[in-house]
Amino acid sequence: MIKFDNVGLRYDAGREILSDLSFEIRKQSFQFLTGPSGAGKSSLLRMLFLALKPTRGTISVLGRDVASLSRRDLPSIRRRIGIVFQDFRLLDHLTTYENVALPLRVRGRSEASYRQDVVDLIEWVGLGSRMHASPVTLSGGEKQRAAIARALIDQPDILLADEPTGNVDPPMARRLLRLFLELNRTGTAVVIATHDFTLMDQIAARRLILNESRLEIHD
Ligand SMILES: Nc1ncnc2c1ncn2[C@@H]1O[C@H](COP(=O)(O)OP(=O)(O)OP(=O)(O)O)[C@@H](O)[C@H]1O
Repeated sequence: MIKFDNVGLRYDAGREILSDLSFEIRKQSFQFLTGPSGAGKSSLLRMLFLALKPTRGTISVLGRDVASLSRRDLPSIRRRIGIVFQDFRLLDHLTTYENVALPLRVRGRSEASYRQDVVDLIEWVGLGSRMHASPVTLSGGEKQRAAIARALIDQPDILLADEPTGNVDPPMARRLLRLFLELNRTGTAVVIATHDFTLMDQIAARRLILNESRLEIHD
């Protein structure tokens, strides 16, 4: 679904922080992306989300070389990719419901066409009682789940999550992992960037390990 061939990345005139990355995120696959702090996990996620271009090599998404895409092509491809940022990026002046519905509203869908889907998804992530709360009143784990619901509302083919358990306690981290696994069972490819070995050790999943600018893959 997303394929990297000999991808390298440097910021400005600095050294190459990622070198010779060749791998594929396959349809319906589940993987962790890990490595020490500063190894380039967030940068790699940004390239997967088409928010950052590689300085060399090729990235293709759904069979199309990203370098050949025009700015007009980007929104329709990005819509197939859900992302949960490390700092959530919820809008504080909107409620949980409005935050989750936002990607659909921005697309011009009428509220009547999506209201029930938004309510169902918020209930699925366990936030039914916080539906009309402002994000400022949510706990870290609740914000995390609201951000996950927003990433999922447009039914992406792939979900990217940056440190999704960074702000929650171990029981909530296990709950979130179950949520990602269930999502994966329903057909979404999942990439979770994490330092959290306790989390990774809970399941036998593929690991993409970044270290000193290189990628090692443990299938
Ligand atoms: N916009 C930027 N401009 C210049 N350098 C950057 C930029 N973003 C990241 N870097 C550098 O690239 C390297 C990789 O950063 P990145 O945030 O991708 O790593 P990470 O593995 O996600 O780290 P962490 O686990 O601490 O979040 C670091 O050395 C960082 O300082």
